[in-house]
Formats: sequence, C-alpha cells, structure tokens
Amino acid sequence: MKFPGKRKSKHYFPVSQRDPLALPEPEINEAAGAYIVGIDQTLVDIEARVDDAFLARHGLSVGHSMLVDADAADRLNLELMEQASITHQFAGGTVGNTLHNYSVLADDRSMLLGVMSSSISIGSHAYRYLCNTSSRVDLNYLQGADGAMGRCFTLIGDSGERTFAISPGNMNQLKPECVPEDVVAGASALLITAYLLRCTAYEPIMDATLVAIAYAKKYQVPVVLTLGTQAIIADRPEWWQDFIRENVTILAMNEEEACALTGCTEPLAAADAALAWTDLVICTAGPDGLYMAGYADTGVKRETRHPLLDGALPAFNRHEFSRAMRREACEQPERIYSHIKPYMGGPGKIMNTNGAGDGALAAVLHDIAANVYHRQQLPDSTKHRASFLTYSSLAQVCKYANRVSYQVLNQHSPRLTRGLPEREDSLEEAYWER
Ligand SMILES: Nc1ncnc2c1ncn2[C@@H]1O[C@H](COP(=O)(O)OP(=O)(O)OP(=O)(O)O)[C@@H](O)[C@H]1O
Ligand SMILES: O=c1[nH]cnc2c1ncn2[C@@H]1O[C@H](CO)[C@@H](O)[C@H]1O
Repeated sequence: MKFPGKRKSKHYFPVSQRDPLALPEPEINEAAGAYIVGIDQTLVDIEARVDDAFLARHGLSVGHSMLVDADAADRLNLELMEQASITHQFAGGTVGNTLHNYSVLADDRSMLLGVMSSSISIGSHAYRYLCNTSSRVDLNYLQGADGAMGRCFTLIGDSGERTFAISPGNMNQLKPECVPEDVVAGASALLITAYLLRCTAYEPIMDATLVAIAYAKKYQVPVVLTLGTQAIIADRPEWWQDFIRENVTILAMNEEEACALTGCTEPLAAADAALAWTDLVICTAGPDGLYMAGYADTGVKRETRHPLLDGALPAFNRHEFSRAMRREACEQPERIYSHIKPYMGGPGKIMNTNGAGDGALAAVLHDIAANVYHRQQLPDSTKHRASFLTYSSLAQVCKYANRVSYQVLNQHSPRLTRGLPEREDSLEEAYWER
C-alpha cells in the first residue's frame, strides 16, 4: 500500500510507536491486505467527435448518459463509421475507471465484479478492456458470458461536452451468485453506482448489487455510491434518498446530481442535506473545485489552521482538520466540511473532463483503504483511538482528490496512465498556494 497524502516530510505511520518501516526487519503483517471491491457494468468507451445535429438526430440529451436499444446503437455506430469520426476506444465504466485509478494511486489491489466475454479475440472490445486495465485490478471474479460487451458511445459535441449513449450488450447479466461473500466481507469498501439500478426491465445485476450491499452491511464494510448521471436521480429523488439512508456510507456526486437528489443548487448546501442520509459526502463542482462533508466526534474533532470560509454555511471549514467518522461511531456527532478550489487553478488546457469526478473518488477510496491497512498493521496506534473512516483529515482528503482530478483533466483517458509524480509525495508543498 502506497500511502496517500503526507508521505515524504512526515513518516508513513505518524504514531507514538516506532515507525515499523524504520525497523531493520519490519514486522509487516503479510496476511493482511486492504482492497476495494466494486461492481460495474463493464463497458468499452467508443469516443467520437460529433456535431449537435448528430446528437439531436439520435435523440440524445447533451451531457447525459442514456440507454439505447440494439437498433439505435447500430444506426449510431454506422453513422460514426461512415463519418470516420471514432477517435479512441478504451476501457470505461464509472466503477471500472475508479477501481483502475485506485489501483494506480495505491499501487495495490482492487477487485472488479461484472461480466466479461467468455471468448476474447485480439482487437475485440473485451480485449481492449483488459488491455486498458491496471494489472493491480483483480479480474479473477468476473462472470463469463457469451455475446457482445457493453459499449458506451462517448460523443464529444460542439461545446466539448460529453454525451454517453449506452448499448448494454451483456453488461447487466451479472448474477447474484457471482458475488462472493468473502470478497465483500474482506474489503475496505464496496463501490457501486446508481447506473447499476438503471435498467429498462429486470436485469440480474440489480439483484447482484443488492446481494453485495447485504454482505457489506453484514460485515460493516462501507458502501460507497457514486450517482452516475443527473437524470437517473431526477426520475425518483425520494426513492434515492431512501436507498441512501438504508444502504450508503459514502456518497459521491457532482453538483447537478446533488441538486437532483436534494433540491439544493449550492453544492455545500446539497452535501449538508445529504448528511441526513449518509456519513460522508464528496460533491465535485467543476471549476469551483470540490466539497466534502462528514461527521466527527466532539472529543476528537480538530480545528483548521486555514482561514475560515463562509458559504452556504458560516465558517463551514472550522473543523476540516478532523478525520471523518461514521455518524453512529460518534458519541456526540458534529458535522464537518471542507472545500478546495481546483489544483493550481486547473490545467491551462483541459484535455478531457470525462472521469474527473471518478478520479476524485479514487483518491478518497485510497485514503479509506490506507486507514484500514494501517489499522491492520498497528491496531494499537493512537491513530485508531476512535473508529475513523479516513486516514487523513477532511482537508487533506479534499486536496488529494482534487489533485487527482487535475491529473485526469490533463490527459485524454479517464483512466490514469501512471501514479502521481514522486516530487509531490508531500501534498503539504506550496503548489497549492500558486
Ligand atoms: N473547468 C475546470 N477547471 C478547473 N478544474 C476543473 C474544471 N472542471 C473540473 N475540474 C476539476 O475536476 C473535479 C471534478 O469535476 P466535475 O465536477 O466536472 O466532475 P464530474 O462531473 O463528477 O465528472 P465525471 O462524472 O465525468 O467523473 C473538480 O472538483 C475540479 O477539481
Ligand atoms: O450507464 C453507465 N454505466 C456505467 N458507466 C457509465 C454509464 N454511462 C457512462 N458511464 C461511464 O462514465 C465514465 C465517465 O465518468 C465513462 O468512462 C463511461 O464509460
């Protein structure tokens, strides 16, 4: 496990015990291991440049993800081929992207549950999917199926905005019996997306998702939900509120999805509203950076040393140096919030906004898994005097998440091609002030 955040200037395990990595023979518990498990609709992104008339012709809603049937997908594909407008094809899927990015950042294992073609030929979509996935993502539990893989036509319109047309293929065929209980039980978190519950008719992946959630609850594994796309939430916000209240520990969304869920247009107010149903919230807000909201126990909360910020809530970042906890783990829960503007103001030229939010979530998951790993290695450390969800403070997690988003904006694919540069091992460095 490569540790997030403060890695160079302060040692890996800032505890009162001796640093185990400094011992001549570190007593690292080899049997232990922290990993994230996720369920996805395995998809290949087929990226093409199109004009707005193309989107209108195919009945697509700009900036959103929509399901299309086989005939509509064939028409779309044919037109793209005729225009020779396909520019890239690479592995996609919001959870697949996040697990890949987690594995690249943590240099450690994640597990993907989903469907994969049983027989794969060189150059096929399934082949491209596997080639574009980090070798640290464990694919041994994928369920084999005959037939086409899911395709996500990623259409870049005149404004640069991405519109997704999803041709499901067999992406929804994951059976509940292909969700291994022990894999979920041993995970640091279970990652799911709202897309898994969007199907035109009953599909097995819905039950597979509910089974995985039931296992996660049984073993107190945090359930992390990423909201996917606004329309799914806007269709039935009360249903999603109940679903989150019942099942979700950590909620990730952008400001549009946040508004659909809570009715609040302001991301901090939306994150605050969502704390009524869940324990930790990350809300990305494009050029405004990102917000996090969570809980800390009064006894262990920590004051910020940054200037206090006013927004939808006054001096909302006062306790952003606290580490996040589940609400039920607090004797006296208090709400904590943090905000960060885009890293270095954002890249000079944005290559791609696709997956910037997924990148931020991968960083949050890295911090959570690092906390579990640290607890496995040093259960008596003062770092675990309370039952924290994160290894770092809310402020530090925000910085890290934002830094990863920047990296995604700076490259073409939503999947990181490499980890963060070594010279930034300490996120304390003055880069943030520039
Ligand atoms: N125009 C921009 N300028 C600077 N930074 C940006 C810009 N757009 C996005 N970012 C950075 O990327 C992060 C995530 O962006 P955004 O809110 O657009 O994600 P998203 O809509 O969830 O993305 P996706 O759903 O494609 O993963 C922001 O928190 C910010 O740090
Ligand atoms: O319906 C869907 N299910 C799963 N993933 C999706 C869906 N629509 C879009 N994406 C994925 O979202 C990523 C960017 O955040 C893209 O890579 C795309 O594959």
